[in-house]
Amino acid sequence: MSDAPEALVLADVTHGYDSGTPVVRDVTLTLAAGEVVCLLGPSGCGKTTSLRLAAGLERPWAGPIRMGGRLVEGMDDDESGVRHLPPERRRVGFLFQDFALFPHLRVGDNIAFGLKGQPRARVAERVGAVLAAVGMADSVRAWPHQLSGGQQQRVALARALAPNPALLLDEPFSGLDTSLRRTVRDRALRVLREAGVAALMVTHDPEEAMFMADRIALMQAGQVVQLDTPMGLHRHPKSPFAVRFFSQTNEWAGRVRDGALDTPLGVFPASGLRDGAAARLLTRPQALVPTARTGAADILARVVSVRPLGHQTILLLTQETGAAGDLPLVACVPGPAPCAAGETIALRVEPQACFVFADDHGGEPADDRVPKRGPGVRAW
Ligand SMILES: Nc1ncnc2c1ncn2[C@@H]1O[C@H](COP(=O)(O)OP(=O)(O)OP(=O)(O)O)[C@@H](O)[C@H]1O
Repeated sequence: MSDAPEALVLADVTHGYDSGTPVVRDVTLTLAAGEVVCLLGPSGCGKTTSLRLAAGLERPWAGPIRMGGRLVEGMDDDESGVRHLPPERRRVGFLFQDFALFPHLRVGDNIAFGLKGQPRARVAERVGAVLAAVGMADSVRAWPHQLSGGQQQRVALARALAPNPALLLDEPFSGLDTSLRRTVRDRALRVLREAGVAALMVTHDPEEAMFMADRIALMQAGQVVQLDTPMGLHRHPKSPFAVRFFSQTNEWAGRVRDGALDTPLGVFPASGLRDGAAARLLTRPQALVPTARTGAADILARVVSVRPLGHQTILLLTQETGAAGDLPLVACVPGPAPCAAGETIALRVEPQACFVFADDHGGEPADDRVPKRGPGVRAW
């Protein structure tokens, strides 16, 4: 373990705007030096506000903030007063969607802007180093308008990196088209890793968070509802929200009997839930795997439609469930379609992509990710 102080600490930070209702509640986050943490969640859940609080662009109602071991927001340790360091004194870089470079400054001068007050030779060395890190070493004398969007993005990243041990990024790649976005994102991640810079990044794109983050802080209605590694979130989601946010789901609501939930997709352990409790099964589309076998555990479903996406195929299915009627299902298989519309196929259910939760919906916000109650697929 490194002895370096934590790059950023938010401790029970709460903040709101004019309405008097908090939009960020008790957010606690600690970023180690060199760690990339993504704030992920639906629109309006408080991601940008959390970032603005860390930046010093907003003053929190409660909760201290520390950077590199320094108190930048909150009551001094000796309780002698309240501290608020302005953004420019926090030694933190910002990279926002609108990454505008200064059009009247050459690339090198754009980067040197944040290094004012340092010896000229040191500035030149740092400018060269960060430009090399983003693969733009040859552009030091170029004007911003001579660069493509992706190149400008890279210079903006270098500019944000130059003076700082930590970075705050707000949807930094969302203005780029898909293929450019992927390239710039790959490169940015490599640069962050090589520079050992801690980064707190806002995104609403689950795939981007899974790709970029060492840890993901999943936010819902102003709170961090799960803070985990990408794999931890994938394997052990703690709520229906944490499953639904990452993919479509097949769902079934029922009551726990003998410690399990009996559904048309099988019987699933309902650990921690008492008998008679309302419970909900959620499965990811990948949990339903077409199989050649027709064992007793397999389920039969009719293929309604096939949607090829290139690297994977979405299958829309219906399962006859007798009294409960037809149950719509969604499956996702790698590669091309293994079947055609109209066929009846057998499906095996992968238990590790199936999750049972209490069906109380406590605290679920009224957003479009909340499904209708009852059985069936959501997110169509
Ligand atoms: N300056 C402001 N004044 C008043 N309310 C605000 C202000 N900024 C944000 N809000 C409100 O605070 C809540 C959280 O907003 P925030 O921008 O932090 O969410 P977000 O998760 O970043 O959303 P998005 O993904 O849409 O950018 C929202 O309800 C928003 O309307």
